[in-house]
Amino acid sequence: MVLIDNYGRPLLKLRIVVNSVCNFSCIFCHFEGQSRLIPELTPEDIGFVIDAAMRVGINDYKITGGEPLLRRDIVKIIEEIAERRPSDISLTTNGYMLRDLARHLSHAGLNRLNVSLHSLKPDRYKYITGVDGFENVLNGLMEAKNYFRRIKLNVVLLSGVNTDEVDDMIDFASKHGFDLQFIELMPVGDGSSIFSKHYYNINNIIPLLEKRGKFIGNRMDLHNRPLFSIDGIRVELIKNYENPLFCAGCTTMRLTSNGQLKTCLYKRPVLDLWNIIKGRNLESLINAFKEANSLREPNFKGIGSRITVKI
Ligand SMILES: Nc1nc2c(ncn2[C@@H]2O[C@H](COP(=O)(O)OP(=O)(O)OP(=O)(O)O)[C@@H](O)[C@H]2O)c(=O)[nH]1
Ligand SMILES: C[S@@+](CC[C@H](N)C(=O)[O-])C[C@H]1O[C@@H](n2cnc3c(N)ncnc32)[C@H](O)[C@@H]1O
Ligand code: SF4
Ligand code: SF4
Repeated sequence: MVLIDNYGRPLLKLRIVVNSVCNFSCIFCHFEGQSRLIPELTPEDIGFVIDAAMRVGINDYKITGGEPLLRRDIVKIIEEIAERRPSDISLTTNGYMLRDLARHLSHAGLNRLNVSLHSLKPDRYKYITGVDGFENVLNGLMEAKNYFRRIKLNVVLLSGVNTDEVDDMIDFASKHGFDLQFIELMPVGDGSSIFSKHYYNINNIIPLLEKRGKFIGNRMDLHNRPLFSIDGIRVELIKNYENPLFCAGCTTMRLTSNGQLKTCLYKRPVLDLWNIIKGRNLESLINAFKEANSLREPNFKGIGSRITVKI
């Protein structure tokens, strides 16, 4: 069983926001569109959510935050999800604490990692993240390579800050066998206040990507993201702003750290599941997923927004 929304989009994935705190203060942080300093579900609560989510066909789980590695029980959270044997469990991190945790995350059943690395220049890195942490993250990445076959680097491109590093980023990622994604700045959270100053249309880098490698198609399981093959790695474009094609391929929903379902990064939560989760009411939780799915709607709409996405 897979839930399909009113726009023909299947619900395949869940982004689980496990906390609302962070050790960084990136100039653009959208904090997954949730409030800060809110209560957190326990690992067992999250396991219970997976029981219901699996029953409605969600098989792919992304752990994010805040900074998920700040949770002392992050390994237990992964174990709880892995126990249910979904097809994929991944985690997105700023990488600062990765060196000590990589081995434990892998042993707990995490399949792959996305690590944010917005610049290869330590000074710029500090300007963007507010932390002098470049070397730490690099060490974390090198350690993680020993345990994860699939690591993807996240780079938010910011006009006037790091757009001249696209070539260097590809070289760095290729040298280490990391995949890479270039992300367009979103006007959400702190991203709104710097949007007019730092927004950069990510389509601008397509000629460079085509020159260095080749376009290999769109990612049908998520946002129709364009994919390029360059120097042995996969480079992905996250062109999220004012892009109806991106939203037409949206196959995901967010669970906030305090147990609310958000159907879209830009919208307020549609359902509060806290009591249902704490009461371990499986049927109600399954019904809540179905109801939330019926409320899903593309944020950026175009002529093709009601076309069924092929999976
Ligand atoms: N607008 C929008 N942005 C998203 C959505 N999902 C992820 N993103 C953004 O995409 C960027 C990369 O997110 P990640 O957490 O690394 O995960 P991902 O690339 O979506 O997922 P995988 O490819 O499965 O690893 C971040 O800037 C996210 O905010 C979405 O549904 N809508
Ligand atoms: C909110 S962070 C949470 C995980 C972790 N703290 C990290 O930074 O990787 C998830 C991803 O969203 C990206 N991100 C945050 N704010 C953004 C914005 N306004 N526009 C685009 N991407 C953003 C981050 O760079 C990161 O790759
Ligand atoms: S983007 Fe990630 S690392 Fe940066 S402030 Fe937000 S949650 Fe923290
Ligand atoms: S519908 Fe919302 S959550 Fe989905 S891709 Fe569009 S902006 Fe992102």
